[in-house]
Amino acid sequence: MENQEKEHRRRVRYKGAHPRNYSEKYKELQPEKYGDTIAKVIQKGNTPAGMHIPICVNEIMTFLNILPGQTGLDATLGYGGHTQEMLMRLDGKGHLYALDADPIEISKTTERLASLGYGPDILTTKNLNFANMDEVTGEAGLFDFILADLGVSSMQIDNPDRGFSFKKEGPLDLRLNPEKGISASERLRTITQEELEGMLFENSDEPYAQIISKAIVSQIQKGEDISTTTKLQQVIGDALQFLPMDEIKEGIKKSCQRTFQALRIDVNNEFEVLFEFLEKLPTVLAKRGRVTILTFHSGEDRMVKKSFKRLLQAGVYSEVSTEVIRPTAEECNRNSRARSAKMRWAIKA
Ligand SMILES: C[S@@+](CC[C@H](N)C(=O)[O-])C[C@H]1O[C@@H](n2cnc3c(N)ncnc32)[C@H](O)[C@@H]1O
Repeated sequence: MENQEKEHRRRVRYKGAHPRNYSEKYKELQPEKYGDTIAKVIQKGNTPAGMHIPICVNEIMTFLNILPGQTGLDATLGYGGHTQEMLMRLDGKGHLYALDADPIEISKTTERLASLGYGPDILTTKNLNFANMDEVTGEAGLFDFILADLGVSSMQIDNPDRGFSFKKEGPLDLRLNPEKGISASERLRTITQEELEGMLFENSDEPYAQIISKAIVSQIQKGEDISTTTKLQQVIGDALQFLPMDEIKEGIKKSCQRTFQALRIDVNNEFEVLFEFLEKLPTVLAKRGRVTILTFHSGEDRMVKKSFKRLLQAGVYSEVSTEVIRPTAEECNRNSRARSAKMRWAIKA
């Protein structure tokens, strides 16, 4: 009987070849175990799963000129790459506050930084939208330096459960905080074609805004639920079949990227919260305090540029960047996600 049982025992499936989920799929998610794999992934110009490579570190740190004993704010903690650089420069003196709207990633990063020795004595992390950063000044006082590295992190993009990328099947969610507001698929359920067309045009300059919005709304009116990333990709792909053969693949990819970006901006109210952040900046910065902002699309950059210029003319800032600062070609080769980054800065009068 014992022998028979042994013969019928099923072979254990190899997890690497048949991962059941995202966290099983990538060795990179266990950096302590697979350091070599991570180094190889970075060398190839890719971002290891579960990590985010910070952008324009030298440019940001040179401008912020952080001194031990200062108080700073990283408005967008993410994986904590910039935070870590700031903490190194504080050298155990002063305090850094770091915010993130994402309750899932913030706890992982807080834990990771604590394991590196950056605990609550030097670093306070808060699951808070940066539009509400003034809530922190009660305990922190005014900030000597502030960084906002806008958009989403590689961890959020790469995790199919968050729905940020059309490259992987997942729920069409796109919220930074999945506990607040409505998902992108819920948003699409009741939107009119005109509103969607306006959203695609305003948020990401989509050239086929009319065609794509018509296709999406007509699918929903037929009773189809666009509730996954790949379903939305398919609807966009079907709508753009008229593109010339030699352009179709790239054309669909670009339109998918822009449509996902437009929806992400919408469900997270990204323009509204950036506007509030820019308006509140002078009230939370100390005299001669420095702020720098990294943006990733023209809509964001325009807002930052206009705000800095207006507040310079009003005498609120003593100096602002006159030209946009871009990552070096070497950095863009090393990290493709740096390619669209633009940095601007301002100094409070
Ligand atoms: C590009 S990543 C930041 C990466 C980070 N600098 C690093 O080195 O890992 C942007 C982060 O900002 C967060 N974020 C975006 N908008 C936000 C907002 N309005 N308030 C707070 N956090 C926000 C996102 O959840 C994401 O974690």
